[in-house]
Amino acid sequence: MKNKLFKICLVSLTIISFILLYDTLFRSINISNLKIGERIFIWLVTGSMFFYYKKSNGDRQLVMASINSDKKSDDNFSKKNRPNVSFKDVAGLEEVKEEMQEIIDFINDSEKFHKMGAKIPNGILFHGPPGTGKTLLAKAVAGETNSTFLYSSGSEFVEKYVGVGAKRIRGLFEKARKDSPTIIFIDEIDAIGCKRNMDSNNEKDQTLNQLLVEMDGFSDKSTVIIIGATNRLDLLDEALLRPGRFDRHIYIGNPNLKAREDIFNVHIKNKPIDKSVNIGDLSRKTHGFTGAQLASIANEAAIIAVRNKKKKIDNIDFNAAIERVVAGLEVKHPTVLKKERNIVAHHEAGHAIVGKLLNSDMIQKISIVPRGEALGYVLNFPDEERYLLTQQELYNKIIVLLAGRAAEKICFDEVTTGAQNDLKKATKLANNMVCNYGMSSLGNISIDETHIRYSIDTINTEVKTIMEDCYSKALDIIRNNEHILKEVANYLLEKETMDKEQLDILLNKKDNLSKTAN
Ligand SMILES: Nc1ncnc2c1ncn2[C@@H]1O[C@H](COP(=O)(O)OP(=O)(O)OP(=O)(O)O)[C@@H](O)[C@H]1O
Ligand SMILES: [Zn+2]
Repeated sequence: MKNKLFKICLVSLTIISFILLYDTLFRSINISNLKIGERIFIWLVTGSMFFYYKKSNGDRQLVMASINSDKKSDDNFSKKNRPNVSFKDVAGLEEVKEEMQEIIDFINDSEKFHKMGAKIPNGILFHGPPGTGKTLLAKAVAGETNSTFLYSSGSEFVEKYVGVGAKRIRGLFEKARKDSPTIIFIDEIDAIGCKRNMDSNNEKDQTLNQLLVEMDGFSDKSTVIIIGATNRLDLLDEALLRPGRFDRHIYIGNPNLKAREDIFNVHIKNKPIDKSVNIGDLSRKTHGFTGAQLASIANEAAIIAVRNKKKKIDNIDFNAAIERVVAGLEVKHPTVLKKERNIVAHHEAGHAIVGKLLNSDMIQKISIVPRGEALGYVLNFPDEERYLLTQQELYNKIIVLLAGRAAEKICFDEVTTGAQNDLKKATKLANNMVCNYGMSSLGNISIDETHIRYSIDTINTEVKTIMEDCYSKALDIIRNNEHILKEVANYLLEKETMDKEQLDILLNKKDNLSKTAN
């Protein structure tokens, strides 16, 4: 708007100047009796305005050119982006929102802080697992302060040719200063901010250096706040974390029970929900889920309800949505061989029986309907919100994970590739027990790659001992409960799925689950 008014004034003054010039030179029109001094004044004003216009326009084009020449469609850079997201769209994360309130106060009333000589942090680093709302929160800070939001990802600055990444960083900050107040959000900042090499000439180092230069050059005149996000804080260069740069680190983790309930409530706000839906129940079932997964469940449930021609989203739709998000899409018309189906049924029954016996997690459903890459799965969740796990509970988790393979071995005297994912998870747990939790014969010690205390062979031997111990426990339990395992497997072969209640009925009826767990 301001720009338009400036242009109208400039055009009008230019026309007047030309008429006055013509009048002065030829004295033919005589439209005004302005003195020569007044005429010169008008020409000077017009000239300066014209010069100013050209310069600012040139600068803008330069910024645009520097961005566009990199052949990227940087929409985020080129248009004013003021998100209409606010803190009420971000559920949970109360402490983080409180902390960010200070930044919001500063942007909204920076004068107050300047008067006190206070300098607000320029750089804030969000770290934590993906999908936990880091981008959403940064957007909400921009929304709450009516600031421009410039989104970019660290990988956009990683280029082959020296200087290109640095040029892009320059362009980004120029744009941010011009449209201030601005929140710059750089996702995956580790792509440019990881520790530098000794050889400081490569492209990545130049990009990081440019980022540091820009952050050091923040002035009080323009309000530019940069929020970086990473899930590998340990990879970042020390220089980036120094005071005055990214000196505030905020961990954003998976939501707890209350936060999951709040996130569900945010995402069902505009959806017709049937009264059979119990959000508290859904939140309990979704322990360990990220905000992004919960948002996806709410959306999937709505899609499933539409497909089933329902007027409201009910509990069945939500349960189907959870299954879809956890296990992937149901494979239509699967072509699983009869023999394979038989193995899968015994494998899943193995997980379920051992899980039930060790009271590992609450078993919600067992299925041999292929979904995603899995030929079968056991849907389970912890019966209470847990933050600490004992050594025995970790052992039990590994035993349950290995129970699928143990069932195959006992029932068919053969093992299959179906345990690939179980083995991966179990090995990771065992490795954590040895290296991070001090739960092996190596004692109370934390082992990381940078402080080599033990050879890789020593660590592997410890991991292998845990895995072998757990596998032999799983074999014992399965052997002692083979009859009941077969009943569960047969039920699955006939009906494809078995839910919690059916499993309980079967086990109670028989009441013959052998407690040979320990
Ligand atoms: N706390 C939350 N409240 C409401 N919605 C959330 C929350 N956390 C995540 N979501 C939902 O998940 C989506 C994805 O979250 P977002 O992109 O902010 O995660 P992220 O931590 O930036 O992930 P990544 O590291 O993968 O970029 C959001 O758009 C939102 O719909
Ligand atoms: Zn398995």
